[in-house]
Amino acid sequence: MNSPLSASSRTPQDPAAENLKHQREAIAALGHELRLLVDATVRTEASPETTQRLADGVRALTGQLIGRRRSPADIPEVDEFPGGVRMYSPVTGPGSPMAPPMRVAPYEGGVVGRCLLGIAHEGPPGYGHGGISAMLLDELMGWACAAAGRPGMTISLQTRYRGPVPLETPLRVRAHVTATDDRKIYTKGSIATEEAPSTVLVEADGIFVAPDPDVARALFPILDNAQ
Ligand SMILES: CCCCC/C=C\C/C=C\C/C=C\C/C=C\CCCC(=O)SCCNC(=O)CCNC(=O)[C@H](O)C(C)(C)COP(=O)(O)OP(=O)(O)OC[C@H]1O[C@@H](n2cnc3c(N)ncnc32)[C@H](O)[C@@H]1OP(=O)(O)O
Repeated sequence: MNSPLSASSRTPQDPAAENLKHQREAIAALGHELRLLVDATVRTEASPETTQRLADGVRALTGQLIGRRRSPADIPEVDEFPGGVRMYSPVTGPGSPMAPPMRVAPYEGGVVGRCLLGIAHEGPPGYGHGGISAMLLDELMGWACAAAGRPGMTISLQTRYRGPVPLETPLRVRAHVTATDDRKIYTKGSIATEEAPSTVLVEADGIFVAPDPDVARALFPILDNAQ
């Protein structure tokens, strides 16, 4: 489920579509390698000398990426907004070393996200950080809003932690819209393992608001440029 809001009208033969695919594949490949690096970094028991040498090597690599850079308000050319592909999302972004990354698909009137958490996402030893669980749920409930045609921003997120979320275990995150009231969108979400999907480990209630159009244009100038 790449884009809950807009299907691309480009055909696979379209050079622009081919170029976009190529760019996204390269970004995902770098993201994948960086996630392996992050995992290796938080697991390593290497000597201080080795660790220092690696820090120097990574600094040299970072130097190669510093050229033309986007500022926080810019939407990457490889993204779709609002709703859709976010290559650098900290939850779903295949290009983000922070992201598990979660893969999202439609599911029973809502959406389901599948991912594994690693040691980099650890809270209590061996289990996921509660803030990471909240982040997964917040994101997926946002996707549920977008998939229902009502993209919005979180104004309230309530999480209940019923059981610890195991690391390196396939997870199933679910979210759906329960009601709407004018610009407010009410959602529910949950996290379970793939193995025991009916044993809810974390559950959440989220309220989202579709911003007033003037507020949305002020917050996201790209909406003006797109017209
Ligand atoms: C067309 C643009 C759509 C923009 C969507 C943006 C992102 C979605 C993009 C992609 C979706 C796809 C995937 C999901 C991705 C990510 C999910 C993560 C989501 C987040 O990570 S998001 C970051 C954290 N989130 C914030 O950073 C919001 C801070 N917030 C604000 O920026 C404003 O709040 C805003 C702009 C939301 C609304 O502003 P506004 O001016 O349009 O609306 P207003 O203030 O009038 O509120 C309307 C009614 O909500 C009530 N209300 C407001 N706040 C409340 C609260 N806290 N508690 C209880 N009720 C509240 C009011 O009381 C009124 O209720 P009533 O009408 O009954 O009086």
